[in-house]
Amino acid sequence: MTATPAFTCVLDARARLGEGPVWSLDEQALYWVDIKGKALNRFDPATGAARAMALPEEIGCVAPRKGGGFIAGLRSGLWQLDGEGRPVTCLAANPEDQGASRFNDGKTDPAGRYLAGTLDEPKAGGKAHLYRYDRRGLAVLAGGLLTSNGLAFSPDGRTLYHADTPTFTVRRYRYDPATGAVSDGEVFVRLEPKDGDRGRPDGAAVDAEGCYWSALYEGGRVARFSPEGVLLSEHPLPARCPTMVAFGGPDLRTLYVTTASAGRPADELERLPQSGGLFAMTVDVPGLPVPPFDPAA
Ligand SMILES: O=C1O[C@H](CS(=O)(=O)O)[C@@H](O)[C@H](O)[C@H]1O
Repeated sequence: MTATPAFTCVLDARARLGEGPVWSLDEQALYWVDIKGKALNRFDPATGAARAMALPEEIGCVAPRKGGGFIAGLRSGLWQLDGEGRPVTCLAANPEDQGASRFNDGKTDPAGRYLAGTLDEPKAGGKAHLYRYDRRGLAVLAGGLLTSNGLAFSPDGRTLYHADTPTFTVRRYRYDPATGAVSDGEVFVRLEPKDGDRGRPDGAAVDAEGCYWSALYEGGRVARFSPEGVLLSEHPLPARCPTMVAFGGPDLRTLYVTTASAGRPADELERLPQSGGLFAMTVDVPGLPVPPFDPAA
């Protein structure tokens, strides 16, 4: 197992709960969210320009939309946003108790459908779900979850990866890109909390070799797993809580990772003052392009 290269901070954003990075192939820019800061952010690596667009509620995930604007998972549901990040149309209400549930991690499938799951805030009974949204509406793909996370697809689109962060577990499913149906779920990776290391699988992305990159929340690192679930390498960063990775850049060889600062102990923030920042590193194997959400899918 190798332990290099490492991440450097490309934007000292001081986000409260940075999440949901997604590379816009059209704009060659990175969009990402600050869930607790209620903002959709844009970062242009060519110029270093950063922009924050305020939202009226928490935003957990976002994807560029074919035809313009975005699809986003807010607390109240999946929304179409305009190009300035303003909510335009509620596509599907969050069917859960919105006082205790909000949308969290999301990803488009190879056909342009949107998959997104929720977070059970009291973490009492696993009331969160993973959903699929397409022109047929909202459908449940999995339930009994605490924090739906880690969505990513294999290069052939026939395997869906999905994590439930507090259980330290990533599962994989057979996925039918023609219909968006899932089947045959099984454990892909289960991490063990040990010796004070509570690093657990958060947001993820897959590279062109089919390896699964996972941000380890409270683990201070990003891990790369082979398609068989073997740990291949670990990449530290100066923030305890990385939340999600995304490949970007003209050749998709820049791996971005968002981080959190909210709720972290004061001594940790003093030691790791870039917590909440956006980090990046160059990788050898490029990532897979993530298609935009297609409202016709
Ligand atoms: O709110 C969040 O918290 C989780 C971590 S956990 O559910 O508490 O284990 C984080 O991973 C998630 O992405 C974030 O939105």
